Amino acid sequence: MMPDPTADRTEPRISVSDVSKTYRSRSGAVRALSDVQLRVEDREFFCIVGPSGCGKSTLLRLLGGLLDSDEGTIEIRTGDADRPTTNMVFQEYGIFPWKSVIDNVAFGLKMQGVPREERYETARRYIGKVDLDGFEESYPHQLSGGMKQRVGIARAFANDPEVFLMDEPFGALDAQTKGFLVEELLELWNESTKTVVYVTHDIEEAIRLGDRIGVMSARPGRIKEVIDVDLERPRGRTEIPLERLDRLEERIWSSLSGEVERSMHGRS
Ligand SMILES: Nc1ncnc2c1ncn2[C@@H]1O[C@H](COP(=O)(O)OP(=O)(O)OP(=O)(O)O)[C@@H](O)[C@H]1O
Repeated sequence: MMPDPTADRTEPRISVSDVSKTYRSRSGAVRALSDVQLRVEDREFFCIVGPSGCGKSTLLRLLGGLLDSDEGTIEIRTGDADRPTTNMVFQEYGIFPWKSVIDNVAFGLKMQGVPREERYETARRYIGKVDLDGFEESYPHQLSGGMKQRVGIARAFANDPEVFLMDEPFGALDAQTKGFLVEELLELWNESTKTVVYVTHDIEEAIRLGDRIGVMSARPGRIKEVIDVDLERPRGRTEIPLERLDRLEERIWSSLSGEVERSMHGRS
């Protein structure tokens, strides 16, 4: 009998099969995703890159249960019934302007019914991890963009979801702040080894963060190819040999560039 090649594999954390999504409005229909197949392993850091408008956010929202697909199935394996399955971090921070930093970070825990003292203790711990000590009582309007994003990250980690969905969380930030936050995110991920699905436009960022990178096609998007990032961690600028970084960048760009062109010429 032929050996079953899947027999030894552990179950994936996320399985997406044949998923399609079309937005319908008065002005017409937009087919955002078509026939998406994706498998993300437990504790994996999976990055998604793709041309603008190819359906990356749509896919993430489907994974987060914020949207329903038209066709196909999405399965997210859940372990602990007491923990939220997914948690999203968006580019536009998603924090409440009328709540203080500590109340923003503790918000999800409050929703889960965690007692006040315990949720504040957890919130303080994560506020410390993202270097916002002393800002517990500040309000979002008193913080810079990078600080607001750190509040969002602290909140997501404090919620302790099994899967972390990040939609270009550092897209609006300057390169220095972004580099710093990427390091902080990696540190937190290392400590907690959550499963992360991370959408970015930035190939170098995807290489620094991802165990694997899924390249999406022009709209209607699908996962065109998955590329292994065969680099040891940590992957700071001084740690990754430049020629290996270049080779990976070229490899990803060669898969992506045709899609970007197709998407810019509206031939998708
Ligand atoms: N609510 C909506 N109603 C109608 N069309 C939508 C809606 N949301 C997204 N779309 C369309 O679906 C397509 C995919 O959008 P989506 O935001 O998922 O792409 P994206 O890859 O995340 O884009 P970007 O990289 O520019 O952020 C786009 O053509 C977009 O205009």
